[in-house]
Amino acid sequence: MRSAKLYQYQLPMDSGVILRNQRLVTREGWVVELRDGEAVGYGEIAPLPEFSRETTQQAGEQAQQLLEAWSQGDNLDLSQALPSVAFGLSMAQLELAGGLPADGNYQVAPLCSGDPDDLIVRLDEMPGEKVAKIKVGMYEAVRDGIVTNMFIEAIPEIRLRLDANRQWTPIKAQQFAKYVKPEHRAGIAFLEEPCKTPADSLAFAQETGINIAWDETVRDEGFEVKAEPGVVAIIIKPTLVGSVQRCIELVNQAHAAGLTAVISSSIESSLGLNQLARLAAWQTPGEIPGLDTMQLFAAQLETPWPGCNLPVTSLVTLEVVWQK
Ligand SMILES: O=C(O)CCC(=O)C1=CC=C[C@@H](O)[C@@H]1C(=O)O
Ligand SMILES: [Mg+2]
Repeated sequence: MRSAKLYQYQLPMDSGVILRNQRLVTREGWVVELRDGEAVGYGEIAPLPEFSRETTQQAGEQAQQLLEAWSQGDNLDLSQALPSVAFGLSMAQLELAGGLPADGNYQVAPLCSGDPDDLIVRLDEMPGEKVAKIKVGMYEAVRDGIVTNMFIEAIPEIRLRLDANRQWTPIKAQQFAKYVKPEHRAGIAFLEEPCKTPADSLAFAQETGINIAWDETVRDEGFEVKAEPGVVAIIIKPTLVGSVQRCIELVNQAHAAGLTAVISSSIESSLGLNQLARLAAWQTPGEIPGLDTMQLFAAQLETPWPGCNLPVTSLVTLEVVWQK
């Protein structure tokens, strides 16, 4: 006997979370609950403003239509679904079927978008491989180069993931590279999307010897995973990419091409983030996922994130907007 519910959530964010051009004060989305007999599965559908093409409203409407059909016994057809809807519904279905292993990889790459000193402290405390992610491209390219050098000098075994989010012109990117001492370039595991176009980013990697990773490009029309000189990784943000099956297909294609695949957050609540940690442990074992986004919130949802002391909002207190 099948039943389904769609909850609406709104969670307060920490002050000062900026997404491209706007401040994110509240994170909004939907949680789907699927039941079949004793089994239950959850999924989060939360388009990210300025990153997702769909709105929260559109995602909620499509989720309801698909759930309507599912509750009447049809299979969920996610082939035409919006990415966030495909992700949330496929995750709920996977959990319902007992297909998502319980163990998660909660060892995240600490994210620095502010004071570099805070990151040094966190890295000192980090056991095992020291991986960190730094946002670049927001200030002067020269400053980014200096900060990069500083980290590599302070922690020689560091594996830095830098993220420029396509902010640089080829000249700016070159200015950055000029400031990173050649002997330090190997300390950069990869630089995500340095330039405005993939072609410029490829040229940058080949000219500077700094390895790059695709993130935005993974979501471009017609993207295919392939080995290219200077490209070492792809970043997979499931809420922006689509179903769990599509994400697994990308992971497998990356591994077949000799690339690293990194499961990363689209600022999901602790409910979705926990599922991403489980997906990462299962599909990208040994690779530290990009999930250090709990710190951006002022509250958690239903499933607490390990070590996080923020208050937890439980699902039963949320408004159920649809059920059958
Ligand atoms: O990738 C990570 O380690 C954390 C996630 C992250 O950095 C981002 C998630 C979603 C939107 C952006 O703010 C940002 C990014 O630019 O990739
Ligand atoms: Mg990015």
